[in-house]
Amino acid sequence: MSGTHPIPLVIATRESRLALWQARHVQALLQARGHGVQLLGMTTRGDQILDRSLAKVGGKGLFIKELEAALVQGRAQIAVHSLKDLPMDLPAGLSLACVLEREDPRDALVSARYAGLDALPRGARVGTSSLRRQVLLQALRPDLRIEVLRGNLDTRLRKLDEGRYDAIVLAAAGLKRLGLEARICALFEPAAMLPAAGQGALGIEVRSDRADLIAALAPLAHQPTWLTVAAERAVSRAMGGSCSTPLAAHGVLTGAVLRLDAVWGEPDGRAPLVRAQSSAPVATLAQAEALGSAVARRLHAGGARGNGPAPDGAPTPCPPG
Ligand SMILES: NCc1[nH]cc(CCC(=O)O)c1CC(=O)O
Repeated sequence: MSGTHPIPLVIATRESRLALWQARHVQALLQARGHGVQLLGMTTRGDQILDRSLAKVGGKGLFIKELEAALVQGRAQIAVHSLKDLPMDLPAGLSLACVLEREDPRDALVSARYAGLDALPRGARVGTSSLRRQVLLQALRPDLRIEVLRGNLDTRLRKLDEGRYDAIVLAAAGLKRLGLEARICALFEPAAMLPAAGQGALGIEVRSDRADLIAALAPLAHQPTWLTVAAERAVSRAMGGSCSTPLAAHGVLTGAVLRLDAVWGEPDGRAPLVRAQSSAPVATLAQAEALGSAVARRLHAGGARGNGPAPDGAPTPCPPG
């Protein structure tokens, strides 16, 4: 096949509104470059498990295994992921081809009645299932009652609207992508609530043997985002990051210098939070990952007891939005 020939592509995607938005976003970027792109909608095991704690169900990549099988079998060539939900290590034969420009990485407070965290009355019920958000909220406002909130973005908003919570916390990125920005009452600055590694960034997964495809995707990459999230993900990897460990990692690239912050907490939220920070000039993914490892070492030195990388490199998957 000639090098100028456009590559016909299929994107495997989950069928939540956010997953479809993300797949269509990549579809449009590729179509603008002359590629024919179709979507293949799929239901994953994770989508079917709505009643049990995901940490208990466990299993590697509950929300992405079916998508990855479609890549391996050649039924699709591309899978688009929120990097926050993508395990640190991909299965053999699959690669992260590129990382797209980051949307707002901050967390957002959504409420029908209260303008922000400070406006919440004592003992207010706040919905989130993220252990990171739970321990960071509790550190800011020990009086709040944190309650479980699961489901995709629309489900979570519906549960708020039904009056089950005084407020809920969601990623600003998902709300903005779905045109729901007007529902944001307040944004948490990273200094107050440090975002999860990769929050707000999308990654494209492909088969490692498709060098032609990886070359075709290269123009979609946003290098500053890629360097930043590589450092954040290196912290998660070193701490054995999973949904059962409260961990935040957030980088800010200013010029060539990446400042990386991380927070680690005990799962039960009782011990004080451990914070670590470091900055370095970063020009390559290897340098970004080295900064991430250095910050993880500082977390350990500060008393964090990470598990280290899981033996099979498979952290418990976080429920995607
Ligand atoms: N774990 C859920 C999840 N995974 C990705 C997003 C959307 C934001 C993003 O792409 O980082 C969300 C929703 C949320 O956390 O509120």
